[in-house]
Amino acid sequence: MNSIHLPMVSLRGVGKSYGEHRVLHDFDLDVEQGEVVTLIGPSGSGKTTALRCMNFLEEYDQGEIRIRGALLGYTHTGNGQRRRDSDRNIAEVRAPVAMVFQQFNLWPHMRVIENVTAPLTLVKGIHRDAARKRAMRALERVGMANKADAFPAQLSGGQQQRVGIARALAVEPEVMLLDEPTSALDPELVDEVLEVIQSLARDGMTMVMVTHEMGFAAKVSSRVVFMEAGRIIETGVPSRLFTTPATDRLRAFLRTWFDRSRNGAIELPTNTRDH
Ligand SMILES: Nc1ncnc2c1ncn2[C@@H]1O[C@H](COP(=O)(O)OP(=O)(O)OP(=O)(O)O)[C@@H](O)[C@H]1O
Repeated sequence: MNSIHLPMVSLRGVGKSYGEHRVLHDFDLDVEQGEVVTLIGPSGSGKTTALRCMNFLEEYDQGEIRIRGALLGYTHTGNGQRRRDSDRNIAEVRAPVAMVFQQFNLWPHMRVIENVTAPLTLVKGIHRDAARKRAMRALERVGMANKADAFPAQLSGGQQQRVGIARALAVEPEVMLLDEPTSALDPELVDEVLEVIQSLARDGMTMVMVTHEMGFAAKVSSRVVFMEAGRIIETGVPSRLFTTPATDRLRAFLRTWFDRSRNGAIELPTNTRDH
């Protein structure tokens, strides 16, 4: 039996401008089920914008983004025209997508368990008891079940981000978008969050992540996308991309990163060395 192959997330010719300033040009990317794709590149190169377009937190103005084949954000109306979808249609198309934010975005007046339950009851319309069970499972997954009754201010930044990840996991997404999930953390709190993300990757969670942690990108990614000035310059498996960059621009970017990084060793995962 033939089945049509649909990538989890697919971007074709995606462009995005803020006024006169074009920040994404002709962006093409397919993310397959179980892949971890990381976006790297200099500050301002459009990584976060590309990620936010993938769940329509930012409206793209050119090209197409599809989630499991469904066009995100727009409906074609013929003659090459399209109109913005209703919020309800947009929510439906992006239902398989969950996002983890740099600044955690937890509600300070709610306990941890309520922070994780609220999107399920309020957005997904799941009954409170079922939502709490799912929320507890997600908190267990990130090792935070014992803090379910704490308030965010009682937690370290690393713990708050693990709750942020649990909140995304609780909606049982098919793909997670992570926007610099460790860059708001003190250095000693980074590893606990990276370990959670790595264990999700091992379990086959599909992820697209913006990160400045090159060592981590090398360790966890199936594919790395190097961006500059809103364009994809180079894409590849980490073992190739980090060791033999094909472009001068990536070489220069990595050299700068090595120079700045105090412990700049990139440890390559053994399972991608042969690619
Ligand atoms: N809401 C906005 N309004 C206007 N310009 C914006 C907005 N958001 C981002 N930009 C601009 O778009 C460009 C890309 O920004 P973006 O945050 O996507 O880059 P980035 O690669 O994620 O950067 P960083 O690594 O510093 O987070 C930048 O020039 C930025 O100033």
